[in-house]
Amino acid sequence: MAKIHTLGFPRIGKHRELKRALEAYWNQKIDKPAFTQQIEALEAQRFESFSHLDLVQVGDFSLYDHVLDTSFLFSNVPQRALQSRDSLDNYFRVARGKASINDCCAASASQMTKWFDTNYHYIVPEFNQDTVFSLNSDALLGKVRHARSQGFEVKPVIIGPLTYLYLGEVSDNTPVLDLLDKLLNEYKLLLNQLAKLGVSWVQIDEPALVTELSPQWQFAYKYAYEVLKHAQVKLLLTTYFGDLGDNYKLVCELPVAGIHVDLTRAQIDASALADRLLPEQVLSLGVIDGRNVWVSDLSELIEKLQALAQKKGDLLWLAPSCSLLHTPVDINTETNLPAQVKPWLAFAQQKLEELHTLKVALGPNPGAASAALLANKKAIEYKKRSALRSRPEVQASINAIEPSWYVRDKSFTQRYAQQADLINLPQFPTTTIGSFPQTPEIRKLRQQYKARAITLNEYEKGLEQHIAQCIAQQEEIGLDVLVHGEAERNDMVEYFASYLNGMLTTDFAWVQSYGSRCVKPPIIYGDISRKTSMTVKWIRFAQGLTAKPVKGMLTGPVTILNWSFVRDDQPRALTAKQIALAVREEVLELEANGTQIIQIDEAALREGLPLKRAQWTEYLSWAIDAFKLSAGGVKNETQIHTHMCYSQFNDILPDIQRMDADVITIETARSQMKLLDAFNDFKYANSIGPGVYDIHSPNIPSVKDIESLMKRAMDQLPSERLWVNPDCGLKTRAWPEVKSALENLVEAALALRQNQVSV
Ligand SMILES: Nc1nc2c(c(=O)[nH]1)N[C@@H](CNc1ccc(C(=O)N[C@@H](CCC(=O)N[C@@H](CCC(=O)N[C@@H](CCC(=O)O)C(=O)O)C(=O)O)C(=O)O)cc1)CN2
Ligand code: MET
Ligand SMILES: [Zn+2]
Repeated sequence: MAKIHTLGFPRIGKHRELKRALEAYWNQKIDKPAFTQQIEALEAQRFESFSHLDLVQVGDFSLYDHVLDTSFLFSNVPQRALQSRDSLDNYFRVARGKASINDCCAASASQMTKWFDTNYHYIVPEFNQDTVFSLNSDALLGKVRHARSQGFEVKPVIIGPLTYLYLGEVSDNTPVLDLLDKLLNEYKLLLNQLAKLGVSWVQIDEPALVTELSPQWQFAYKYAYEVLKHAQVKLLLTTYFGDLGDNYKLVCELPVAGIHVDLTRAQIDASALADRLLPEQVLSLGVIDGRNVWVSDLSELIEKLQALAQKKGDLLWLAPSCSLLHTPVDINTETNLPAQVKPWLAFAQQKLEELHTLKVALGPNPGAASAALLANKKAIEYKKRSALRSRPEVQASINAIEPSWYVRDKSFTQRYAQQADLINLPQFPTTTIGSFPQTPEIRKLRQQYKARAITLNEYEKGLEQHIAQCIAQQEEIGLDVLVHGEAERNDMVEYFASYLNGMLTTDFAWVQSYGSRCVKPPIIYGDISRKTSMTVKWIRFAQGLTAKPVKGMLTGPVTILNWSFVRDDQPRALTAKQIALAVREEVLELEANGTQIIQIDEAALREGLPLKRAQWTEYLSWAIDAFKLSAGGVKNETQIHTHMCYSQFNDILPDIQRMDADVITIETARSQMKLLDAFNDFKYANSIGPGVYDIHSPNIPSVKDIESLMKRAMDQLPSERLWVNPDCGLKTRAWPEVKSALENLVEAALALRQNQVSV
């Protein structure tokens, strides 16, 4: 009989217990024993969800990030963070950095970047030629022992050695694969320790196998798994997020006891794959979509899997396509979803239930699954037939799009001159990326409104006060282009979703984005159009308070798409176009209301790139078009900004150029402006605001830091096309630090203007 398991489960808890425990601990509201106790309770809650699983994963839970855990597992921790004897303290220091206290003990955080093509961020391992690895497995072994003592068949989960190396960054010129042998020694030790504890299966995650690998990397895979095959445990090698592509043959031939493939994203013929494997090898099929929230068509799956289940027996394992980290925890926490749509949805808990139904239906007593199957059939039928998905007027407006809508009237150079005449800005204009601190007061105000403790009018008056304070602060700091601060937004995507037909927002469907930070990705279920204007009244209000220009602030179509759960019945390109039209309407309404500068954030454009380069052109073609469609309608005098963070753009600069934003603000502080070399080499023609303030860290950049970063920027790009701004929005920071940092930023810009830079 087929076995069921999952590659991972959300860590945050049904009620974001992880967030609450972490933030209380960081803010010294609770001490370490209380923190540990809360975490133990959360882990116990998670285990309750695993009662039907044949193998229960251990090691997928993490206090911050599983890649960072792996770095600690092998003691690959940056020296600068090893300041405390308390390893938890050091752990959070790598993750978050630490501000200096009386000029002592500051440590910059490690870089954080996107986990493959998801909105989850991991802490980038740091390597150099002197990197040594040393196994430190106490924490993992403790968890394994604990789970085993509760009677579970435990399957430890670790990141594979090659994916770990693949995810890191080397600070010197050492080829990262030179570190492989050293690392493999520690993996061998670890696997043998696990074997000694009585573990029989270890899940070893190698999602790098769905990317295009050079022959050298392919060879490294063969080599590594030849070395690891001598361990006394069975390895389940997991791949996910896509097709194996050219690595298919390689994977089939690796000497492991089982492999897992993602059947929701890959066109893999499961029975052909089963035939390729040795009869005794386990085939784990990722049949339930771990990246989306729709119910699975279980009857269809049963039909597909029946023969294979017969043939492989308990060597067929069924699982979600990837870890369920990327889905919300439990649909039952939602109480306000429309009754028509709720039955279409399955969150992590429901996905495990779907697996159980599959297992029973494929087993000796399929009748026991018939009630669950019937309910599933109904939901699928209902979703297919529903009229909710279609809006003929949206389809008509898509058909009415003209090619000229995508392009600005004049070239950048001409627009630059026209905008300079109208918007009077100094050299090195200073600005911010949009959000200012989302203070407890703002959150409380919104919570009161949601709980109907205050009226809409009271809520909006409250927001106006926050916006007015934000404008006053910026004037005091002396910034040139102001923002309203985004107080009215719970999230830059969710807020817009609530003004769009065809999209649903939820109350509690949280998904971890990084550390304690979570998002509630909206759910796109139908054709999209703008219900009403979305931001105009706030921008008008803010502009009414100041003589300085206030930027309009919108989230772009590609980012709204990539940070939502998408409908599965039409291409993403078409959905993006629908969103682009809605954003375009808002852009034009802002312009008509006198807004001279409009920023359209495309923070998630880079993240949406397919993991295989061969598919990039197609994606970039429609994604950039969607941005251009949203922005292309304005007059030459209107300045369009865009913003992107966490992005390696080196490979896509022609596409960034094609966006033709007048100004692009990017994240460059943590990487010391490295990215600008590429902009220079490419001869990027428009204006750039390279981030000079790493907003993910509590560290406050000094005037000197900022000046020296800007100096580097000036080495690469002409001063007249440079702006001075932070890396990203300031919503996660607190006012005192934001104020100091921005004061320094303005002072640095003044010095640059007066040519008084000393560095
Ligand atoms: N969608 C998305 N993806 C993104 C980003 C982004 O901004 N949005 N930024 C990048 C980094 N990721 C981030 C993701 C989340 C947050 C973030 O700040 N999240 C907040 C939640 C934001 C939110 O929805 N806030 C709600 C408040 C919800 C809440 O917690 N309410 C409290 C009650 C209010 C209180 O007392 O605080 C509760 O339910 O208990 C609001 O403002 O209304 C958090 O985890 O704390 C920041 C960066 C990349 N990906
Ligand atoms: N305008 C947004 C902000 O400042 C952009 C954030 S990109 C993740 O928060
Ligand atoms: Zn950003």
